[in-house]
Amino acid sequence: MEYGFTASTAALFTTHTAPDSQDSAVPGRVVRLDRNRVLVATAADLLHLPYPTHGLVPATGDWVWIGHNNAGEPAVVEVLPRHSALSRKRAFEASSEEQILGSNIDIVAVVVPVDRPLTHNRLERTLVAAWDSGATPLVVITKADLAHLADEVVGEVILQAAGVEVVTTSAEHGDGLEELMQHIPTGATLVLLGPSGAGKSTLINALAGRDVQQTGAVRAGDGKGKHTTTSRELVPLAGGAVLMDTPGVRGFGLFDAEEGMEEMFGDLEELFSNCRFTDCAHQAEPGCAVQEALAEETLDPRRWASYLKLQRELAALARKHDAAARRAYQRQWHQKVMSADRGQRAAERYRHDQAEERAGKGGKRRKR
Ligand SMILES: Nc1nc2c(ncn2[C@@H]2O[C@H](COP(=O)(O)OP(=O)(O)OP(=O)(O)O)[C@@H](O)[C@H]2O)c(=O)[nH]1
Ligand SMILES: [Zn+2]
Repeated sequence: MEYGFTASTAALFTTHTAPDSQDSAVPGRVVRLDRNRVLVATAADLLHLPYPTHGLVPATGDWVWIGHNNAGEPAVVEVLPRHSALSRKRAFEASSEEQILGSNIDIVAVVVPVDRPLTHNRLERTLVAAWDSGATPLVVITKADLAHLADEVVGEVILQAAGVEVVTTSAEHGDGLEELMQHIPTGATLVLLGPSGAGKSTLINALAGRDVQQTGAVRAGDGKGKHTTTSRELVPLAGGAVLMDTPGVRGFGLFDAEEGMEEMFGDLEELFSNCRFTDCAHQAEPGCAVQEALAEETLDPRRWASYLKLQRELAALARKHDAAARRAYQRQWHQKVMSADRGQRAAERYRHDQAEERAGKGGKRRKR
């Protein structure tokens, strides 16, 4: 199957067998949701099938068993557990409603164009959402051919990306595309997140080697439920990767979020290591480094409140998932902390290099 059916997917179908009554069921992957039907890719076909009558509601990217419903029609009979999910519910939103925009995503590529200023912390917030989905984030800088802008933006992005890999591309010149693909394992599912006009469609077309997305054009009437019958939201790329491009993911509200996480919290985790007790709850324990930092005003109380809020959100989300998902969250959290740490070092290196450049070969700096 073209749609990211890897060895681990095969293993998933082996572990989660089809319902007993469905002895001729076949695996498939949801490539689009419509109002009444689900478009599912199988090894041989694209099928419009009725929704399952119980269990998880399908999302684009889901692996499913296709069998027969009570009326004897082919139908999705079961949605398999997801290893990741990008949801609209954000960590700092009051509402608890969670809408799955896409599932089983391996790489969330956060697209940053060089032709506009980086809004403060936007990248960090988006990266946190990417980690929280259970996927691995990757930062993709676009339009690097606009060289008079590129250098500063790349530096700024590396600072903000906190250790996440950064790939610089120009779809216009075909630069960086191979490097980008090297970050996408065979059979991996990839989404691009980024503001309108960031160059996502142009990049997608360049990666797919054909016009799979209309670029630059206003997508007239691309509102709810208005799809042509051939459009898919999972697009197989050369090399076995799969690109997810759903309107929901495109419109991912993160970039407009006024409120959001201010920063990642690697420095807080570091603070915890100074608490007297390893299991310190940072409330009223003696020798608590957090309480000390708050008293000395070296830690912003708002920042601490934000951290606690994120922890509550993560805990609530984890309760909703099974044990595997909870382990995944913990792993992601750990990675987040580790990468914040690495990012810190990368940032220091960057500042150092910049300082050297200014001191040493200042005259050679590009002027345009
Ligand atoms: N110079 C330059 N321009 C680019 C590059 N990639 C995209 N653009 C231009 O940027 C504009 C926006 O590109 P799109 O690919 O439509 O952006 P998008 O992210 O898909 O935007 P939405 O569809 O609104 O989400 C277009 O005018 C592109 O021609 C690039 O590598 N270099
Ligand atoms: Zn403490």
